[in-house]
This record gives sequence, C-alpha cells and structure tokens, in this order.
Amino acid sequence: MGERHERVERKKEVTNRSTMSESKARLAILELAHMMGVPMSLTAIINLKVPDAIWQDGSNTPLSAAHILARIRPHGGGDAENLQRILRLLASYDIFNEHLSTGGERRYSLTDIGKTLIDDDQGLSYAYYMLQHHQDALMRTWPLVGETVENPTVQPFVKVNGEATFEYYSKRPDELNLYCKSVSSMSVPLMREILGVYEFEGVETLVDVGGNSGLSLRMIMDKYPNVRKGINFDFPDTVACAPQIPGVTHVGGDALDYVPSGDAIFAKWVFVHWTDEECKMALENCYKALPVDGKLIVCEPVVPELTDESHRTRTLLSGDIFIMTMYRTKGKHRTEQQFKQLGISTGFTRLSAIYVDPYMALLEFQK
Ligand SMILES: C[S@@+](CC[C@H](N)C(=O)[O-])C[C@H]1O[C@@H](n2cnc3c(N)ncnc32)[C@H](O)[C@@H]1O
Repeated sequence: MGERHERVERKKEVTNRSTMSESKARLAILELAHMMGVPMSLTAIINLKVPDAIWQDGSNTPLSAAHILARIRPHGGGDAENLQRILRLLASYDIFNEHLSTGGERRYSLTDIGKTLIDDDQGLSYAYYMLQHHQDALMRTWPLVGETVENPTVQPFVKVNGEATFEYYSKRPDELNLYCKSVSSMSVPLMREILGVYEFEGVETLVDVGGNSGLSLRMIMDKYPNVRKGINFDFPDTVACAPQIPGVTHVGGDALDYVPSGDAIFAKWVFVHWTDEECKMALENCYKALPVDGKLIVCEPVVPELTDESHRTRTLLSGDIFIMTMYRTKGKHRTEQQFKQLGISTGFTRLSAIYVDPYMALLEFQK
C-alpha cells in the first residue's frame, strides 16, 4: 500500500514538473512572439526624446509619464497612459527604473542601460545605433531572413531596396550621417578599452582599414604621439564627409582592391561585411602593405565556439543575423579559430587574441 502510494506521488510530481516546464515553455514562446514590441518601443521613446527629458543635465529624477509628456510636449497633447505602458515594458528590460509610490503612481528614471541613450560630450550615444538599426530600409528587409537559406546569392537588402547597403547610404547623406554617428557611438567606448590594454609603441605610420570618420585613428594618435602619420582608408563617399584630423590623411578606396602601406595596419569591425573569399583578399592586401614583421591588428566581434544562452552569445549571434540580412548573406561574425585559419591561409604566421570587451576582440596577426 505504502509502495503504491509512493509510486502515485512520484508520478504526480513528474506530471507537475512537466506541466510547469510546458507552461514555462509556452511563456517563453509568447515572449519571443511579442519581442518586436521591445525594439520598436525603444525606438519610439528615442524619437520622442524621453531619455533626454528624464536626464535633463544629469538630474535623472524619477518622473511620471504625465510629467515626461509635459516635458516632451510643452504645448500639450499626447497620451500619458500609452507612454506609461511603453515605459513599463522597457522597465522590465532594465532600460528604466520604475519607482512605485504607495499611492500607485509610477515614476521612471534611467538605468545604466538607459543612460547609454544619452549623448556624451561629443554628441554620441547608443541612441543612434538603435535608430540606425531600425530605419525603414532595414525594417523592410527583415522579413527576408528566410531567403538567405532559400537562395544565399540573393542579398535581401538589395532585393528590397534595389541596391547594396553601402551604396544606399552613399546616395543619402542623412542615412550616411546616421550610419557614421551610430558607428562612432559604438566605437569610442570600445577604443578607450582597447587603448587601456593594447600599445601602439614603435609605429610611425598606421593605416586604419574601414576607418570611417577617422575617429579611431584620432584616439590612437592622441595617446601615442609616436604614430605621426595616420591613413584613414575607407570608401570614397565615406572619407569625403570625414572631418579633418591633424596628422591623418583620408584615402578613398576599396580594401578588396588594395590597402595603403604602413608600419602597422588596424582594421576594426570591417571583416564582418565580407565573405571568406573577400576576407582572404583583404588579408592578402594587408599582408602586401606591411613590412617584414609588420602587424595587422584586427578588432571584430568574435563568436564563441560553444552556443549558450548568455547575453554575450545572444548579442553576437543576433548581430550575425543582422549582418547576414542587411549586408551580405555570407558576411559573418566569426570564431577565433576561423580568423586564425583565414590569417594562416594568407601568409600570417601567428594570431593572438585579446578579449578587450564582451562584444569585440582584438586579433593581432603577425606577418
Ligand atoms: C562598421 S563600420 C566600422 C568603422 C570603424 N572601423 C569603426 O570601428 O568605428 C565599417 C566600415 O568599413 C567600411 N568598409 C566596408 N567595406 C569596405 C571596403 N571594401 N573597403 C574599404 N572600407 C570598407 C565602411 O564604409 C565602414 O566605414
């Protein structure tokens, strides 16, 4: 009798456990099905200038939705209840802190994540990265992710917008400007991390391949006066709107055709756009442009070998899908091992990796 009772209890426990895990699974699928509401709400609050309204010169005082609305719509109008619904969702993703008073009033301040949306003293923030990633041309392209499987020779962005991404930006100064601001906003904090761990001693001429506005070179040259000559190498349309920087020459060209010579070459966040074959072409061009014993310092998103559920892995893998859909179906985020193989196949003798940041690693290729 006792044994039978135990068996029944055990069976009940197992049934309960599986019921629990099924309901959790259903909840997880619902969260994913509703996921689009998160970036769209975030984009909306950036366009509405909600983070700036709360921040107001660093006060970050918790405000109600009605109070925020009064700041962003000083002449009246708008719906505070709907704004609060958006703020509640984003508080659940740790963009805002929610302060709930005993009277039931909800007030919001920015968390550390929310603060990344506030412009710094150079007018840069991750708000531009969010806006750039959710422009109409990109949003129109997202439904074509599956086509990269059906036919990888068709580039979804080209199919939807009629031209490749960089060509598209180059013809639209506003979009190109947003792109450059988004890239710089992401790069400045990362460059600070790189300069904390990597030394550019002994280099006089440094080439930055895909250097965009030349901002990385400026930061390197500020810290290392031995780098007397910087060559910022990027597409002609991009360097055409790059600012003048003392000691930096902007050179327009395509790294798949050639790379200007220097004592060392820096290339940050540019290999992602290329297929493996194109990476080899660029690496060969870098190899040719370097002296004996020269170094190529690559900084790229590096995906881990093992897939897990961590924030880092998810961010890197979702970034990979972004590249696949928006740039090239065979452009990609690579593993350290894949970079090593590419380097060795093009003549480099050694690769050492420094994980400067959870998103990007520094890969030093030795000629
Ligand atoms: C994601 S951005 C990175 C910019 C900069 N290196 C940074 O980290 O801030 C990629 C840059 O690579 C440039 N780029 C892409 N393909 C290129 C090519 N084939 N030749 C030269 N530049 C290229 C783009 O124009 C863009 O400025």
